[in-house]
Amino acid sequence: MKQIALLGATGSIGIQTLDVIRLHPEEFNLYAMAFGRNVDKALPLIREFQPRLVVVQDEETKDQLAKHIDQPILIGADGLIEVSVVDDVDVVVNAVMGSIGLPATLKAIQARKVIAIANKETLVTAGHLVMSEAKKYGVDLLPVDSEHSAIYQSLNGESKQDIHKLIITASGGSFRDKSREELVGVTVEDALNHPNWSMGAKITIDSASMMNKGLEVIEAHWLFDVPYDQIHVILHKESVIHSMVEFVDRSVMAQLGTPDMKVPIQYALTYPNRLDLPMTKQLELEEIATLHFDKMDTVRFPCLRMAYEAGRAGGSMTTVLNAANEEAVQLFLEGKISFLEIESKIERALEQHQRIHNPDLSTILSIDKETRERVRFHS
Ligand SMILES: NC(=O)C1=CN([C@@H]2O[C@H](COP(=O)(O)OP(=O)(O)OC[C@H]3O[C@@H](n4cnc5c(N)ncnc54)[C@H](OP(=O)(O)O)[C@@H]3O)[C@@H](O)[C@H]2O)C=CC1
Ligand SMILES: CC(=O)[C@@H](O)[C@H](O)COP(=O)(O)O
Ligand SMILES: [Mn+2]
Repeated sequence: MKQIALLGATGSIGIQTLDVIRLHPEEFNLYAMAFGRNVDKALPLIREFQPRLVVVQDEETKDQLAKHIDQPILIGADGLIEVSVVDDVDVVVNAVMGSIGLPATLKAIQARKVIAIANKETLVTAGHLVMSEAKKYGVDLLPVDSEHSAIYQSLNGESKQDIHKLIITASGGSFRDKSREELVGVTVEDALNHPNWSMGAKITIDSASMMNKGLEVIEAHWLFDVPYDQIHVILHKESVIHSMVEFVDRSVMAQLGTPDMKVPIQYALTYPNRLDLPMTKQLELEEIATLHFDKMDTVRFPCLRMAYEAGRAGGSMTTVLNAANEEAVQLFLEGKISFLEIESKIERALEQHQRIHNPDLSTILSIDKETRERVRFHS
């Protein structure tokens, strides 16, 4: 029985992780769960799964929750760390949104936990720290992000030196059929209308701006130790091929399936084995009949260009890219800026930053904070 600490239990990935745990009670037990402030969503889950420990974002949420449950309630980033290093926990599923997940990931690695990582912002913010700790402690990071799970599965039994390139597929997001001119005046509601996936708000906006693919390129660079020149992105509007690996002999391995995050979530939890997943729709290629592929246009999607540039520059540039994006997306969701201002704010934050080579954790955390403040209040 694997004991699981689930960070981000009330989110899109969190809820689907609980679906998987519920499906295999003989395999998995929810030992601890963390969420932000959504007590209404969390309470029935706590009652159903009876985790030993609960983490919330702040004191106020703790007071609200404490009236209803008997479990100890921990708070904030320290709480995320505490539940990630408990001796009895085997697997930490990091499904929080944002770089808030970074310190707990590092501590979980140091405690030699298996890490199922959905939280791509952590790898973009400080991939060099996460991967060097993972190497030092001999810990495998099991990707939950669908593209990275596809690449991980395609690399099963292969040698790293045989990789010619990684091919990451992009649906194109909510605005894939719009020109840049047509993006002026698009609404939050329009942007949240993803054609293929039902996900949390932030990642859905990232898909629409193509920053999600940019973050995924950087995530792939760190997870698979592949240079940026060997990571390609193509448009594939059906989201059936979740990503591919081309090898030196030109053979291409791909992983396919209906768009359902329970598949990569469960794979990360059962790796290297597989279990039945009966509620997921089977892929019926005869019904789909045709799959489409298009070249990616980085003039149409400047967020992808900025992500490649930040990734290639390295050091603290990707910390700034991520923090500026998180804050700008939040401002857009709050109705304070337009959709196109997301990318201009990120561009400005990158231009204003003086790159720091190989930043340590405290430098990363202060760059993250300063960038958010600059994007929110000064640009
Ligand atoms: N959704 C998807 O299909 C995919 C998501 N991902 C990645 O997975 C991660 C999660 O995405 P998603 O599930 O969509 O996001 P959601 O916004 O749906 O969920 C985020 C979760 O994090 C919690 N949370 C937010 N802030 C804090 C905090 N300070 N302390 C503790 N918990 C916090 C939220 O709690 P509360 O509900 O209380 O706010 C919620 O449980 C992201 O990094 C995303 O990029 C990757 C691939 C696919
Ligand atoms: C489900 C998943 O992994 C998301 O990251 C998804 O890839 C978003 O779709 P696009 O970014 O391709 O629109
Ligand atoms: Mn993805």
